[in-house]
Amino acid sequence: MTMDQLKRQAAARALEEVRDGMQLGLGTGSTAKHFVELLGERVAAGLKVIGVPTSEATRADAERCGVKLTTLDEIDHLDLTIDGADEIDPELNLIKGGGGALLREKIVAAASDRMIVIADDSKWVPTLGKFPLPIEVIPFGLGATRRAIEKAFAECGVSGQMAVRKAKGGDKDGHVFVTDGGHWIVDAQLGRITDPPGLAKALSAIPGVVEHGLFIGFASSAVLAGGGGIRVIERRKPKGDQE
Ligand SMILES: O=C[C@H](O)[C@H](O)[C@H](O)COP(=O)(O)O
Repeated sequence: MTMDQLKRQAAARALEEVRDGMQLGLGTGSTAKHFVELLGERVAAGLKVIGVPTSEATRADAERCGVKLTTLDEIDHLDLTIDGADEIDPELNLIKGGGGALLREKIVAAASDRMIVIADDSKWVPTLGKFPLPIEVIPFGLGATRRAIEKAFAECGVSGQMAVRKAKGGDKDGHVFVTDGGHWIVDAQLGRITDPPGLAKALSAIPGVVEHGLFIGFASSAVLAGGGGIRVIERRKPKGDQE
């Protein structure tokens, strides 16, 4: 089975949790895109749901698939968010933001009663950090922000190269990647993050950091699709112990 088929399987399993009338957070990325497409098929068959997209890309996909959309200004909570991840550890701490949507993804996840993470099982890791940690920053004063990030890394016992993300593809190739919120992303190659909650807290305290890709305490469960089938891992701690 290809990686893409595994992603679709995980998306299909998460779709079983969707009920008529739900207000849904719609994630971003190649796995979340499968979910939106499958949701669109259910909507065409009569399912009534409304979604809040976590990126302009997901907005376009949802519109194409006929999924009705709203905003967090128009509704006061979400029942369920389904989103992908770049890494998932056994505590269901996540690294997200490989596609640059971490800020809206975290706002939507925080507004949601439950979050199901969907992924192929290559995303399951014993310790976060092999995937470069995305940190969304304000371009103004970036030098100072980078120095503050380095200090936070040292205090949390990690270190590694940082690079401002470049756009890929089309005529934007080589230019700085700009998020949907108009910010930049610094990717940090940390290798091994031994204290994800501590690092999340330290990064959140830096003024030039808009958001970071550590999602601590957000995921209620993870649906992992692999060669041997689908595994559903439930979170042990209650939602609320999040950064
Ligand atoms: O910013 C992007 C998101 O956090 C994605 O959910 C994450 O990068 C996983 O994407 P994919 O499903 O394409 O691996």
